[in-house]
Amino acid sequence: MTYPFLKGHGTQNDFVLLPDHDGSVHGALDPTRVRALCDRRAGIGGDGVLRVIRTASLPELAHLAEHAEWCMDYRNADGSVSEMCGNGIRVFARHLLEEGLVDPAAPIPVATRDGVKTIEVAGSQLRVAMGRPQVLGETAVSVGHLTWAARHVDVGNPHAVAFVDSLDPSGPVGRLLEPPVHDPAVYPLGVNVEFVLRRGDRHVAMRVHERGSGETRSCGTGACAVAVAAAVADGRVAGEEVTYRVDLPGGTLTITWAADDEVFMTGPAEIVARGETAL
Ligand SMILES: N[C@@H](CCC[C@H](N)C(=O)O)C(=O)O
Repeated sequence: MTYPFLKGHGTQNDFVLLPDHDGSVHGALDPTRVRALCDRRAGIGGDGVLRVIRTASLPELAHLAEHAEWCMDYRNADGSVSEMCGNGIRVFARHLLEEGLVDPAAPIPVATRDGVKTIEVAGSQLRVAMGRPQVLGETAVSVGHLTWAARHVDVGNPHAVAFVDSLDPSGPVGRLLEPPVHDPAVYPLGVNVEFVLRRGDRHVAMRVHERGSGETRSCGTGACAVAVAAAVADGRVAGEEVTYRVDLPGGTLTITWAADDEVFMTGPAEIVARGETAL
């Protein structure tokens, strides 16, 4: 038995897409199968899986069906579920656009475990209304014997944002082969950890270790958390609109924290392959 798949990426955060419009192909989407698909040697390879399913067909999110026809059922490479994926939702929307499943001239609502997000075409890029962030307390993250202060930011999924002096893999942050150590009382379900370097006025660079996927070349929700943490550190006042350029190893994302507190993420998304898989 084989199943259709596509492969896509947003700033090199890459995903296997599984069209399963009525939910009859992949059932509950077993974590073992997700791991097999994401395996970079024995599988297709990816940082995660995006199941493309009608919202009404996914029982846990069916209550959102009146607001969004399509649902991004997202899984990390280790098979775990996350609330949201910022790069993934742009790739998901690109797929809907390329397949003619949505109107390119209208905002595209997509259901996620963090509610409905709306995507708009912005030239060659896609702009996503990501919701309002929660800026929580100070915490700490460690790599080896080094510890950094970190800001807890929730953008639907959890983030710890640490400002550092160097992102060089041969420097203190290292190669991030293991998850940075965090406080489990703050993040009982794990955390995505961003290391951030200032590059200029409202311009930062970052590396990320993602919960469930390891170090990736980009993280959209991470870029939003980083821009929010940088804006707070830069003294943003309520009602002020600020825009940050966030450079990641796989590309650049533009993050705007609007006057009404909504965060918007703009960036590219591409579908690069399609085929059939027996995995
Ligand atoms: N790469 C994603 C985030 C994916 C989910 C994350 N690993 C988590 O477990 O919360 C993005 O682009 O936002």
